[in-house]
Amino acid sequence: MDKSSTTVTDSQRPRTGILLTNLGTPDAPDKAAVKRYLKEFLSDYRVVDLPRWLWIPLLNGVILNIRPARSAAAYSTVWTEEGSPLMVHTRAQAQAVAKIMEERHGSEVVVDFAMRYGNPSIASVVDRMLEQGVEQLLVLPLFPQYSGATVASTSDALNHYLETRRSMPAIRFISGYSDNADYIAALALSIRSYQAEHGVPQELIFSYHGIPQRYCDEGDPYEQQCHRTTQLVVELLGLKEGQYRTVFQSRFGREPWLKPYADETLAELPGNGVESIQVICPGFSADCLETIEEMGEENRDVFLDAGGDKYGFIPCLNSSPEHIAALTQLIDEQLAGWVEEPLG
Ligand SMILES: C=CC1=C(C)c2cc3[nH]c(cc4nc(cc5[nH]c(cc1n2)c(C)c5CCC(=O)O)C(CCC(=O)O)=C4C)c(C)c3C=C
Ligand SMILES: [Fe+2]
Ligand SMILES: [Fe+2]
Repeated sequence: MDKSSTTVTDSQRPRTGILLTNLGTPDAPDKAAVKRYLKEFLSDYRVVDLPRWLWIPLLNGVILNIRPARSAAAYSTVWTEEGSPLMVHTRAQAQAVAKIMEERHGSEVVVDFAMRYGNPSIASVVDRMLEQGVEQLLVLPLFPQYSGATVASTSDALNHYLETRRSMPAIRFISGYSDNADYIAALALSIRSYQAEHGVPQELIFSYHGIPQRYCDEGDPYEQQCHRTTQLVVELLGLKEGQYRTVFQSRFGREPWLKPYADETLAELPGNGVESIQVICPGFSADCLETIEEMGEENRDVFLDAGGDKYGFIPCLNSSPEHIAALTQLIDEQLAGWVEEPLG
């Protein structure tokens, strides 16, 4: 029999795993859990690249003795009955993606989620997927704009786990999607829906998590990708210069980070005649401490205390149907040749 004419049946076809990942969050909003989480996170050289002889004593001797209590207090203001918002939203995203993937591809595709730091760890989830017979693995870190601190670090964690195995699956890895048309359209739609209910502000503020300026000077394309996302969204909305701006939030440590800083900008805007703003955080695929507490509360107070009048916070895309449609489309494009064409 001519081997080239044999067809691959469903049971012979290797199973494909789709792994959604996000940053990770503490297991509980208390000092001990936050300390454990911050220790793992801030020990990552991709996140803080100071020489180890300098950073590790500073981290263990100073930062991990001060920051956990402060961060735990902030986490307790956003914690829900189901847990940390980042975990709740990421789980819901994975469930929504799994439902659509099952409708399209049946049981040959397995969907799960993991966190770069904390639980569920990338190692534990990939291990379980391999036990389930996954031989092809597509990883989608839910960071639309590439940075070494997030996307490359996720790849490091995956590779670190794979180093422990004799046999590894085929891997595909999505390193950002800052200009993906469906993602941009989902952002534009979420802004339009919010404004249909709350009105149009003087300025729309695009706030992205910062990173040290030096990382960009050394080749990290993150800053350009953030500006590209803003540009594409404002083009779709038809906004003009002066009706929007991009800022960077969540600064950490003493060296210069990407500018303009969110808090400083919001403190200056009322003095420059901008009294009504809305803030969106397109770099966060799910609401979390940094969006709900920092941009939704802390920086709201900064703006209002400086004389601002109206401050609106537009939620992240979370598991909105448009976001899930964008993610599943992105995934399907990457599955070419790995799975059968969609069922039905
Ligand atoms: C120390 C340096 C940090 C870099 C570099 C950094 C980059 C970075 N982070 C995100 C996304 C998130 N960060 C979150 C929390 C958070 N980030 C840092 C520090 C750096 N981040 C700290 C110390 C914390 C913990 C909270 C605190 O103590 O203030 C979160 C939220 C997690 C949650 O549990 O809700 C996200 C998401 C990106 C996208 C990024 C670089 C592009
Ligand atoms: Fe961060
Ligand atoms: Fe923060």
